[in-house]
Amino acid sequence: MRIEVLRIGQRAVRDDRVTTHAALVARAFGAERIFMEEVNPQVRDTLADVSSTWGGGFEVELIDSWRALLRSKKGSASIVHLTMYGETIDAAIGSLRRKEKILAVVGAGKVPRDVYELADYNVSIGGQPHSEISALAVFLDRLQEGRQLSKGYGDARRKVLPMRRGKHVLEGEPE
Ligand SMILES: C[S@@+](CC[C@H](N)C(=O)[O-])C[C@H]1O[C@@H](n2cnc3c(N)ncnc32)[C@H](O)[C@@H]1O
Repeated sequence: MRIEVLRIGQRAVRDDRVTTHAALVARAFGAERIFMEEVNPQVRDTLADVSSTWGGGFEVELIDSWRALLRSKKGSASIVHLTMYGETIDAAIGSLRRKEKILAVVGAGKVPRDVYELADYNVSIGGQPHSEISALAVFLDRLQEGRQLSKGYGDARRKVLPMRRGKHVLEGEPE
């Protein structure tokens, strides 16, 4: 399955940290790309640094129009808009796991009405308001049933050796 993420909007108060974390979650939870508009280009540099150290080819793509992106993806990927108003994750996840391509859409704040129409699925992660970071993490985890957590990257320069206490990081050249 190939997964991409679209984050719509950016709050008036600069929320570079939240934006960076949405991108980090997308990367760490198995997406190959995140599309965003109007964000500080430094977010892209941060993610490039993370990928250069920890591996993988994750991309941050800055776009001019999320509507144009959604229209271009319509039909080639299943567009899954995460919203507290949608059908439950439990109802939707069975059919979503059978898809080849998923575009997960999250908002930074209130999302325009037409996103609900352009989406193939509007899916809730519970009926309470929380955040795009948590919604994305839970959705990607449910979608892949946790498999993304054991994914490794052959080009990583640094790897964590899991242990009950302490920290062990393997440093070296990519394999
Ligand atoms: C700060 S919330 C915005 C909440 C706002 N009340 C709204 O109109 O959607 C930012 C994003 O988090 C995601 N989100 C928040 N709670 C969610 C939930 N219970 N289920 C799915 N996604 C959620 C949605 O993608 C939302 O656009």
